[in-house]
Order: sequence, then C-alpha cells, then structure tokens
Amino acid sequence: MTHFSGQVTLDGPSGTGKSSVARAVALELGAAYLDTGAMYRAATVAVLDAGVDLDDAEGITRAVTRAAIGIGTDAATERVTVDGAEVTERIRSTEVTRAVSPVSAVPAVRRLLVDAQRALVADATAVVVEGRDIGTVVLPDATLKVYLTAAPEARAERRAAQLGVTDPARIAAIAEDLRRRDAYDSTRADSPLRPATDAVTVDSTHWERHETIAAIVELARERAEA
Ligand SMILES: Nc1ncnc2c1ncn2[C@@H]1O[C@H](COP(=O)(O)OP(=O)(O)OP(=O)(O)O)[C@@H](O)[C@H]1O
Ligand SMILES: Nc1ccn([C@@H]2O[C@H](COP(=O)(O)O)[C@@H](O)[C@H]2O)c(=O)n1
Repeated sequence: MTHFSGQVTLDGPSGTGKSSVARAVALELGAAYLDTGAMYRAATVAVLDAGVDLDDAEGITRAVTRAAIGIGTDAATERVTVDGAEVTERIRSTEVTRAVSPVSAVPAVRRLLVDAQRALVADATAVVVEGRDIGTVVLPDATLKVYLTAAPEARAERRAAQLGVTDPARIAAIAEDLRRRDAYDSTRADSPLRPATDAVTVDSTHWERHETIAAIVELARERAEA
C-alpha cells in the first residue's frame, strides 16, 4: 500500500462531520492534523475575554493580534490554549459557538490565522487540514480537496446525538443554530464557505461515520499513487 504524502483539505458546512472524520483520516494516513475551526474559536475566547463588542472589527482585530493561540498538529491529542491557559473545552461552549462567525468574518483576523495555519503545516510531509476555506484559500495546491456535505436533518440529528439531546424542540434549535452559522459563513465577503472548483464533494447523509472515513482515505491514497 502506498504511503501517503501530501495535503488533504476538508471543508464544508457545520456539523457535517469534518472534525471527527478529518482526525480519523489523519490517524489512518499517518498524517498531521489541523483543526482551523478550533483556532477561530480560540480567537473568539480572546475577544470575549477582552469584552469587545462583536460589531467592533478594530477591537476584535486588536484582541486577536495580542492573543497567543496555542494548537498542535498531532491527530491523537487535542489541546488548545490562549495566552497559556487551556481552553480546549471552553471553545466548544454555546457562548463561543454563538460568537465565532462574526469574529471569523473580520478580514484582519483571517489574515493572521491563515498565516499561522500555513506556518503550522509548512513542514509536514503529510497533513489533513479542516475548516471552511482550506481548499479555496489556505492550501490551494493541496493533493486532495474534499467538500463534505450532509442533509440538514442528518446534521442536526447527529449533533443532537453527540450532545445527548432527544427533545424535538431542542433538536429544532440545534438545526436552527447550524443553519444560522452556515448562512453567516457562506455569505461573508472574505473567503466565504464554498467548495473549491477542484474539490470532490462527499455527501455523508446515508453513510456511517466509518464509511465516510474509508471513502476519503481511499481517495487520498488514489491521489498519492497517481
Ligand atoms: N456518516 C458520518 N460522517 C461523519 N460524521 C458523522 C457521521 N455520522 C455521524 N457523525 C457524527 O456527526 C457529529 C458531528 O461531527 P463533527 O463535530 O465532526 O462535525 P463538524 O463538521 O466538525 O462540525 P462543526 O463544523 O460544527 O465543528 C459527530 O458526532 C460525528 O461522529
Ligand atoms: N477555516 C475556517 C474554520 C472555521 N471558521 C469559522 O469558525 C467557526 C467554527 O468552526 P468549527 O469547524 O469549529 O465549527 C465556523 O463557523 C466559521 O465561522 C472559518 O471561518 N474558517
């Protein structure tokens, strides 16, 4: 079997399985892994802690510029820090999830984080990077670009299952949150969420997680052999 070397990008809407799939694909390929959403979430922690209004692009830029965001590229561990303080759990909180899209829409924030993302993966022989603009902006020459999708109902049900939510009203609220975030991320002026023209679209609506992972690993190995 060919040893994979190269870059795999995984972009797509919220809750399609990017993080869980990208991490597993990286482990299977023996590749490094970078969760760029975690970086935008860490930047959001810095903005919230600085007490900056989410309409204040200059204040947001100042807070993110001052913050030291720490993240690794080991697929087996997840640890995110802001100014040395561990925020691995906090970045998944509702407070951060609600605020992250306005923070990530600020062009100066994107420039800072895109530079940091490129630096983090520059020396990796094999890497899987997931986010919203990885195939279009961060790594335009990647070996394989995947755009991961799933039907909105499937995404809401999966996220509900992940959180242990069964109440239909709360599942509807989860669906609304996913819709709101996707609308924001795909309509912002700077690097909106969209598939790269050379991306392979993988629709996981009717697949188990392991089938999604296997399909992407196979695509990556085919590209490495080509
Ligand atoms: N076929 C499938 N493919 C991918 N993920 C699946 C599948 N079936 C269930 N899931 C589950 O969907 C949930 C959401 O996945 P995950 O958090 O990785 O999505 P995400 O795209 O990274 O979301 P976000 O953008 O909001 O961070 C996880 O619990 C994952 O295990
Ligand atoms: N490349 C990226 C990655 C993420 N974002 C923004 O961060 C939010 C959180 O991402 P998750 O993958 O952790 O859910 C996301 O909604 C985007 O606003 C981004 O802009 N670019």
